Amino acid sequence: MPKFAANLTTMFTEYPFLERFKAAAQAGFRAVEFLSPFEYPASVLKQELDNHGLQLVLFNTTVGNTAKGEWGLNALPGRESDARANIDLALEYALALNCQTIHVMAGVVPEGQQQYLYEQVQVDNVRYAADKYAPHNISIVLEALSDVVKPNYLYASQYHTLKLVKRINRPNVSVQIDLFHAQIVDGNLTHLLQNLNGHFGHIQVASVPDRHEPDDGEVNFTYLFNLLDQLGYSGWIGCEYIPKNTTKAGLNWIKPYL
Ligand SMILES: O=C(O)C(=O)[C@H](O)CO
Ligand SMILES: [Mg+2]
Repeated sequence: MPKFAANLTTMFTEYPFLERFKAAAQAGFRAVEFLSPFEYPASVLKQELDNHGLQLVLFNTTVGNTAKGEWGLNALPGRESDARANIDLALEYALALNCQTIHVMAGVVPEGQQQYLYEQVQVDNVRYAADKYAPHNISIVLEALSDVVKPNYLYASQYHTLKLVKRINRPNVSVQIDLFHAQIVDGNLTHLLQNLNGHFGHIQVASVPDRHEPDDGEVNFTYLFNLLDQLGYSGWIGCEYIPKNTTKAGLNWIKPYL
């Protein structure tokens, strides 16, 4: 039976961020994920999680300065000390929030720059993070982002991400498959999940092409949820979608699973 986490960055946006925890719990979720905890003291977030009986299953390292086009610092040559300070800060938050998986963001490769240099920096920084997180049983996931959401992100294909995960070669580093991006970039999702089985540690879902509830569009998610069960995937599936109408009105699809 698949386990779903509400993504509080994209769902329940009818409410201010700190009120989304209660809304998710009232809708029946027992777990949540979100993009970034760093805007709040960890104690404030912990209180929301505890008050509503929620488990935090994923957050990301910092995106950096979005006004300057940054979307992750860990692959950026010359930014290693900022990246590692953020990796350290993410560990503090993960320990305080009892979160066992962190998405270590890579970054955007500006036009004309050498991809391989950015990959080497990402490999080095993720190895640093993996070795630092391992004694705390904290895992790292790396997520490919399609050009639709983030042009020139270090990796768009799941197979490219897998190659880097293998090169990083740490037992606590795996792929995060966002099936929205995966359908757009790689397609052939059944074979993708079969090929990557054992190499992914987190899944996210949204309909394609509109990024709404996973009960519409070109992908048959019921089939994929069954496939994930058959493959023995026991991790979380994050609902990183933008509700078509209100969040609550769009939750019929999840009722059999909650
Ligand atoms: O954009 C996505 O799909 C994500 O999951 C990230 O959290 C950030 O890019
Ligand atoms: Mg995603």
